[in-house]
Amino acid sequence: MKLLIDAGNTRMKWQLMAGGKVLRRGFGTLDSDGIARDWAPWADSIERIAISTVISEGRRQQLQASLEAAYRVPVVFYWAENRRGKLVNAYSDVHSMGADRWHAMCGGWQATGAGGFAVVDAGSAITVDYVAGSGGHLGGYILPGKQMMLRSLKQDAARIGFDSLDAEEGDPGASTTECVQHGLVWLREAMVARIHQDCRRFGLDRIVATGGDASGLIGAGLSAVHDPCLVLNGLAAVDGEWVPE
Ligand SMILES: Nc1ncnc2c1ncn2[C@@H]1O[C@H](COP(=O)(O)OP(=O)(O)O)[C@@H](O)[C@H]1O
Ligand SMILES: CC(C)(COP(=O)(O)O)[C@@H](O)C(=O)NCCC(=O)O
Ligand SMILES: [K+]
Repeated sequence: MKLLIDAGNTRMKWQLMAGGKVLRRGFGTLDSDGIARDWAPWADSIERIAISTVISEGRRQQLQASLEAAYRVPVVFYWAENRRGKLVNAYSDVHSMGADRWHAMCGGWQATGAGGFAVVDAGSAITVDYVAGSGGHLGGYILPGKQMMLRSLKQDAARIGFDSLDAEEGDPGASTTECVQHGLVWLREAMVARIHQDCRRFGLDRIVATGGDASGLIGAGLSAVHDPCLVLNGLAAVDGEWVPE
């Protein structure tokens, strides 16, 4: 049995696989004990651990040390690559690309087979990547994620105080809370329209969305397939156990 981990800046997503099948999956924060307990019942059967991560090198080393100490099995980290099969990275310095972006593209490529596609990963940060039908990565975008935007407005401006509000409308606001929360909706709608426009421009016929805020984007009209496990699926492909679900 294999344990796959996608350790992002906010949450750790994991799945247990055997014989190409997903047996269990879950998520949690990186430093909570609960996450380890989630897969503890299968601990003795884990033969290998594969990881895609964007956490700091210090936290990565801690994670590696604690997993190696607890499981005494190979712990393999996978990073962005120049290419994998026909999928070719647009970055000249691929080591600077977040592993999650590359593995999300690998997952998208495996899932869609032929045809160009866009990957939208709405996590701590939002990333958008475009891949042509030939497998050529056309490049992408990195934007602040929803919580990051709210946090920076609160922290970096002395007089912006606001409450949470489940805003669905992007109408002009008439209070600080409305201006901020409607502003997020407005921005999200603009982003969705821009992604659709880019997909038409580049001839991409599919959008795959992942990340904790993916459903919000789909709710705002993003015509995407939601795959919360896109990075893990790509990681599974790279680690050689890909089976379409
Ligand atoms: N239960 C949850 N716990 C944490 N974040 C959540 C949860 N549900 C939705 N979110 C949203 O998802 C974002 C994190 O998404 P995720 O894809 O896990 O990020 P990352 O890959 O950066 O760790 C948070 O910023 C938050 O807006
Ligand atoms: C952009 C990211 C922070 C997104 O990670 P996340 O917010 O999902 O945890 C991550 O992919 C990253 O650290 N990238 C490095 C810079 C780059 O991809 O060019
Ligand atoms: K991510």
